[in-house]
Amino acid sequence: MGNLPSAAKHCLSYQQLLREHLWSGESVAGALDPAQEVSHLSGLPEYVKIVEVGPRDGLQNEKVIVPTDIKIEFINQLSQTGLSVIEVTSFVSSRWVPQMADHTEVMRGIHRYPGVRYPVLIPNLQGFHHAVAAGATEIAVFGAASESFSKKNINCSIEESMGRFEEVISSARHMDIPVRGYVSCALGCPYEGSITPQKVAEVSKRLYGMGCYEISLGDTIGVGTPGSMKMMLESVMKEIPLGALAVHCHDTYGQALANILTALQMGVNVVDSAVSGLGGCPYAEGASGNVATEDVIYMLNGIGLNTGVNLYKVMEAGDFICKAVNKTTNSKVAQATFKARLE
Ligand SMILES: CC(C)(COP(=O)([O-])OP(=O)([O-])OC[C@H]1O[C@@H](n2cnc3c(N)ncnc32)[C@H](O)[C@@H]1OP(=O)([O-])[O-])[C@@H](O)C(=O)NCCC(=O)NCCSC(=O)C[C@@](C)(O)CC(=O)[O-]
Repeated sequence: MGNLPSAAKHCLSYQQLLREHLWSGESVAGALDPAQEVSHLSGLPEYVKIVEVGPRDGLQNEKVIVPTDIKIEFINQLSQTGLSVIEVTSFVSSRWVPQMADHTEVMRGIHRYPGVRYPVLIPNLQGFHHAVAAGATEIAVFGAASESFSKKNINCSIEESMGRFEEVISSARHMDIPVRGYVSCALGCPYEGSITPQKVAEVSKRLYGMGCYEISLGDTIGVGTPGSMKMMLESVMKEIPLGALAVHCHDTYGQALANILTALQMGVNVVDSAVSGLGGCPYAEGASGNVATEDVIYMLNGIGLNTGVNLYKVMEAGDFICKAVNKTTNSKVAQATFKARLE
């Protein structure tokens, strides 16, 4: 924002003032009545790393194939927002996920900005070799805490998947390629229902033990609540250092921001999100989009947490991709802002 006509600025309401600060990505602490400051929110980290998964998780479920040059432009725009990690594509079978078939072209086509990392999703050694050939310098393997989901998503049992990941991680280690690990169905499975926190902890521990530097806990179908998030994290935190955990929330039941806030209050400081709330896993029926990056940033700015990401620029990238795929944004912040602009 920051471009209101100066004549209007003198009569900015408190809400408007707040909005201006929130937009620019600055903490509002200085602008708030001290009584309303957020020091009562305990346990919050000082900095939150956002892992933008829009180009991969956000687009993988789109039925109409998005042209490669649009994906590249989208990633290039995101690279200029202050985001430090952008998951760009996946080296999976194009029979399974046709939208990601142009992974090599996307990897080769993007401009790599200094200070931004560009990980890609890898299911097996074949995907790893293709990714490295395409220039990937960071990868993520993706497992699940549910047997049925593992079967549906990557066509193997959890045990078999661990064998594949071990091969991938060991090859990556020899090439100094950092590996992130996903654990899907951390708060529920589309096929099995509840998943025990112990199972999530067990799978997470194995991936961490193999050498994943970070474990992203996925609420794949967005059924979690702050209660189940807390229980699951308590269990995982017994096995893995807090600094190596991330949360990956889908917003099917409208709980994503509350779940993220719960995780932050427990000390987690890495949050996955997708611009415009795009996305969902093609093998998780009923799953809706990821939590919107815009909404996460707005909330974090509002509680004075630094992300280094410019909300305005993220919204522009969101607007770009929504127009390109002919979708309305799922971000409440973007919806409210665009509505306000039209009024
Ligand atoms: C894992 C496979 C490949 C197994 O699929 P498969 O059919 O069991 O594979 P296979 O080893 O039997 O090989 C069959 C064919 O696939 C080929 N193949 C084998 N591997 C590859 C590869 N890497 N890239 C390209 N091709 C590959 C292989 O070469 C062969 O080709 P053919 O000889 O028949 O022509 C398949 O199940 C797959 O690609 N699954 C990916 C599903 C997916 O991408 N899901 C979405 C991502 S997960 C997610 O969104 C959740 C997350 C991460 O966001 C977190 C959360 O929200 O919870």
